[in-house]
Amino acid sequence: MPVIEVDRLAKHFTYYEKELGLKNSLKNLFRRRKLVKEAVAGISFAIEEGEIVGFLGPNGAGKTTTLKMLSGILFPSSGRATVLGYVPWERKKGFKMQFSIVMGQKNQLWWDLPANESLYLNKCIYEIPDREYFSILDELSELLEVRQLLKVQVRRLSLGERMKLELIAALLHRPKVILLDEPTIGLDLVSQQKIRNFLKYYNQQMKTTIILTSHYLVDIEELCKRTIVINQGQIVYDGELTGINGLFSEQKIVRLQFGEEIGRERLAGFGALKAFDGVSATLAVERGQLKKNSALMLEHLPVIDFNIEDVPLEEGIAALYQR
Ligand SMILES: Nc1ncnc2c1ncn2[C@@H]1O[C@H](COP(=O)(O)OP(=O)(O)OP(=O)(O)O)[C@@H](O)[C@H]1O
Repeated sequence: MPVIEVDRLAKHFTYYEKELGLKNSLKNLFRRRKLVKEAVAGISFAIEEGEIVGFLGPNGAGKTTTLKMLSGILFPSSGRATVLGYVPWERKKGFKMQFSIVMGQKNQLWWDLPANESLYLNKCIYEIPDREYFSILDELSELLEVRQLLKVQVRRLSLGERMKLELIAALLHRPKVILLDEPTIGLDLVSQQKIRNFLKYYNQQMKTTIILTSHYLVDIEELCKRTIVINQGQIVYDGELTGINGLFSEQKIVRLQFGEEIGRERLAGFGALKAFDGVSATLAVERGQLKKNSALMLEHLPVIDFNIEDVPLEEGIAALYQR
């Protein structure tokens, strides 16, 4: 049975247009223009126990709004969802005790206190017995290499150090479901990799169900077998990340290196020219034309190196976003 079930979940926000200046503010008291934003437009999906699912989409696509509904922070406008059998926005204790959310842009740790004080507060909130608490804290701080940082005031920590401690705060009560909203945002490459390694290991060990949003493709590539792409509040793709290229499989990318400089006109008719500098060229060639055009290019051009590749994943995703 799926751990997360979402059925035609939708959320629209209603707000009023505000104009600048005192005169307009007074005018707005009597006549206000109402605006409606359909942030999530009736999405459905199911996630099984232990899955790590990537949630990908351009800015404003509706990812955070979906995660907020699944964590019970927001009420939906319509539709249904259950997480571990609970309706999130009913905020039942049984749900809260088994669930966690980490938002890369928000802190749960107290800014002016050392992290271990906030962690101890979570221990009390989640009613974690002493022995279990110290053993989990020991294990997580060892894995994330932050043992020596537990007594440092949070405001003195770097972004990456703080994120590791935020993760510990979210995992202390051994949640069965974790929602991670951009956990690697703003981190350097090494810190990003460390967080990814930790999440991979943790998911394998604990079989925790995870939804992860990130604008860094590498996070999704490394961690998620399945990716849900959301655009303008709707699901536009649900499957393996690499399958996105399949949507654009009518074309292949041909990279050519020439032994001598050639004119651009000699490439006309072989495909769409994507890059050219006289001695090398990149073309997008229709799959149906690939064999014939490759033979012609090799015959008529001074080719010294020839490569055929799939359309880059980033391009496939960008095309999906623009649909
Ligand atoms: N409280 C709100 N009132 C009005 N509109 C809102 C509110 N919260 C979100 N929105 C709008 O809903 C849409 C979806 O926002 P959401 O934060 O879910 O996007 P996102 O996919 O998480 O984007 P990003 O990648 O930029 O974080 C956006 O257009 C946003 O402006």
